[in-house]
Amino acid sequence: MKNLILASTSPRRKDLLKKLNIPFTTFSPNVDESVNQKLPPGEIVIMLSSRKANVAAQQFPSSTIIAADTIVVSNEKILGKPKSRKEAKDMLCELSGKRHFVYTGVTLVNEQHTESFYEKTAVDFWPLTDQEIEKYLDNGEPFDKAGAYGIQGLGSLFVKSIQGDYYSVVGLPISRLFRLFMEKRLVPYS
Ligand SMILES: Cc1cn([C@H]2C[C@H](O)[C@@H](COP(=O)(O)OP(=O)(O)OP(=O)(O)O)O2)c(=O)[nH]c1=O
Repeated sequence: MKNLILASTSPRRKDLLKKLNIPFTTFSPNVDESVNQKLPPGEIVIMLSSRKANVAAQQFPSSTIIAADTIVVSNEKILGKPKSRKEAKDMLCELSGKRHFVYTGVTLVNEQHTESFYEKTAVDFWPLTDQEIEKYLDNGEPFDKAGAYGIQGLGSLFVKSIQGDYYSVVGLPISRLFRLFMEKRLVPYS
């Protein structure tokens, strides 16, 4: 297997990729994440994960690169990472008491392959009180996460149910990625 690089600054993605038990290094992809918000969400996350992967591939052409992107979609509104406390509060109010969808796109690039896929997970939130939201904002957890919550952290207390891949919500659909690695014979399990 070629040298594997995770093109991501996300500590969660790093922890999840460790589950594959393959050595890898990380690279911080500096990409413009602006995108036409009218595109279907699956296309958006594939486009953004491809941008991240391609930046890394230009720098490390003989490596295998993995990159991902996660967005939250509620009532057709796309929620990325909040830029302020107000934006985070607006996002949590939007998600309160409703179902939303988390999309994570993944791109794998090396000299032989360019492969992308996305996972869509439905998440139902309990109705949230203003006090709960303010306390959560004080904790600081929302600010580096799409939709202003972390299902793996205190945000778990807001989640009534989920349908789909939990790890995709955290930022990397690891079982589907593992299957792609096997299909492309990038891991020695196949
Ligand atoms: C909904 C949700 C998102 N997230 C995270 C996953 C992603 O890291 C982040 C969405 O932002 P992304 O732009 O997908 O990723 P990132 O900026 O953290 O990292 P990089 O682009 O360098 O790979 O939100 C959680 O950790 N838990 C959650 O429950």
